[in-house]
Amino acid sequence: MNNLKDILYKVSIGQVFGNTNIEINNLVFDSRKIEKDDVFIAQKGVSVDGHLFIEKAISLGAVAIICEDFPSDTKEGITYIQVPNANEALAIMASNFYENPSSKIQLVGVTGTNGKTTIASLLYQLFKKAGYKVGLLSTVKIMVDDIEFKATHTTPDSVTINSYLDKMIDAGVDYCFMEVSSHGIHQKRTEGLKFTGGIFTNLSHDHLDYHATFTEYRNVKKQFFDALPKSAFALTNIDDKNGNFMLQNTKAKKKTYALKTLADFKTKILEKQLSGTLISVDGTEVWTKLIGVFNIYNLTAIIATAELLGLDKLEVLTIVSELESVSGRFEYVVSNNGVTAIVDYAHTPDALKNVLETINDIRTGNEKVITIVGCGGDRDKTKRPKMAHIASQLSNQAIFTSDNPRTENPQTILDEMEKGVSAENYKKTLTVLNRKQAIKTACKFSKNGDIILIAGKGHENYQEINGVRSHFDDLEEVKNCFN
Ligand SMILES: CC(=O)N[C@H]1[C@@H](OP(=O)(O)OP(=O)(O)OC[C@H]2O[C@@H](n3ccc(=O)[nH]c3=O)[C@H](O)[C@@H]2O)O[C@H](CO)[C@@H](O)[C@@H]1O[C@H](C)C(=O)N[C@@H](C)C(=O)N[C@H](CCC(=O)O)C(=O)O
Ligand SMILES: Nc1ncnc2c1ncn2[C@@H]1O[C@H](COP(=O)(O)OP(=O)(O)OP(=O)(O)O)[C@@H](O)[C@H]1O
Ligand SMILES: N[C@H](CCC[C@H](N)C(=O)O)C(=O)O
Ligand SMILES: [Mg+2]
Repeated sequence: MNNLKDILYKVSIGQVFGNTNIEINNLVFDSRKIEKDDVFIAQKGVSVDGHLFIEKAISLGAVAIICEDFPSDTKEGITYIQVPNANEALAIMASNFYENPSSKIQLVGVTGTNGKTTIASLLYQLFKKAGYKVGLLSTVKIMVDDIEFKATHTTPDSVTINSYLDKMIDAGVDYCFMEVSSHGIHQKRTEGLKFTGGIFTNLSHDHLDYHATFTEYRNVKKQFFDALPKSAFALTNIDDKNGNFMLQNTKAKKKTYALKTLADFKTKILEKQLSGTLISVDGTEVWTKLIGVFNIYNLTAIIATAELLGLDKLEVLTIVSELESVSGRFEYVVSNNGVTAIVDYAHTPDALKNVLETINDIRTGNEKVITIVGCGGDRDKTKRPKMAHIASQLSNQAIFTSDNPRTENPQTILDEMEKGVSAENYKKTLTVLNRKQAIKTACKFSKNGDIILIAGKGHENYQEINGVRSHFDDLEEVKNCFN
């Protein structure tokens, strides 16, 4: 769709200057990327106000401006449209521009603090194995059926989302599974999308740098369910303290899953091993390669979703036993001398606690558990002491190191982590600023039977220091040490 007037359908509009009956080239919110005949959308960002770049956008060829505040001088021949919320306007325009691709596909969104990538990726795998064409928008990668694209965000901006959904329609995709982050909801990246279903995983401490309080973070997550249509399903983890709250005001069909509480979809754990877990679903026993109670929650959500989308229950359970774990989520290698190294994306206190409890659950008792962990720079600082406490409390040895210090001083991050270590655990901790050295140190300390957990970076293949990303891969590093 190229006519601006059509693209503005359903956008809440204030004042208009100029002609809206014009053909446009593209929707662009970054002045540096403007081309001839584009519409520039001025967003009030976290670090800068996009309204400052309106003139720049016009000089590069923008023919229309979407803004919250009119500039003091308007230019002849340019269309100015004032909107109450530019992020929301952008999202609705993006849907219109690509002819509402979300209404032509079965789109399911996954939200919650942890487990989004795992659930979305495993649903992608499951539906592929069931013979469908499938799409995926995740932290790790974007898939348009078999074609892979690089992901830059967990939930991309609304233009990017709709452009990929459009590609999926062209490729004949039936189902798309996407992660819905709290930043995404708050910045209206998913506004205007038509969801067939929504899944809530859990809520725990994260992103309190961005959201002022935990309550605000929780309310933002709830907005996703508030916006679901009546035709959709809203599936929630009822064992989570906030599971019920999320569905309080939704119009969608409410469905629940659980391991403990009475629920529409319930799974029981029968046996835990390092190679997998035996579960029982409505009396049917299923073996899965996934490890950890948290992953059985993820799996229960997946089984429930597949059923809610109409797949045959027996077929679903058969495929579940074939699902492979997601890259960087509890991925492990064993050295020639019997040391196990686990790479996991645990970057929140709750995730780290779950992974370490899982390891402690399956260990035999005599071996050492060594945890290597850091905390990201320019991110929630209050996570730092908590994660250090958990690592030192639940391991025999904790090595604190760098994890994407970004623009912060890496030593300062380590100092803030150390503040969370209690006096009795202090002797179990060590700080090694350089992540490569930290991994080497753990390998040197370990012997047959020991378990090394390398937490926080999972699938990431870079270390970001001072805005520069250099190649770094935890799994690659530990394999090198093992050889
Ligand atoms: C904190 C945050 O969410 N930032 C996002 C936000 O950027 P921002 O608000 O800082 O933008 P800004 O730099 O202030 O600029 C404001 C506006 O001016 C425009 N601009 C800016 C400069 C210029 O010369 N010309 C111009 O037009 C920008 O394009 C923007 O529209 O809007 C940008 C455009 O959509 C996003 O790329 C950017 O994501 C940054 C890179 C980011 O790191 N985001 C993370 C925190 C994030 O979103 N994470 C969540 C997952 C978290 C999780 O669950 O673990 C995610 O969904 O990925
Ligand atoms: N259901 C769960 N409950 C608690 N922790 C989990 C759960 N699923 C996964 N985890 C832990 O959280 C880590 C991240 O998992 P995953 O990537 O699936 O989460 P995410 O919600 O996509 O995270 P992000 O916000 O970074 O996109 C995993 O490596 C694991 O340690
Ligand atoms: N989506 C999360 C990922 C954190 C991963 C961790 N390795 C870090 O860099 O802090 C974020 O951007 O906050
Ligand atoms: Mg994710």
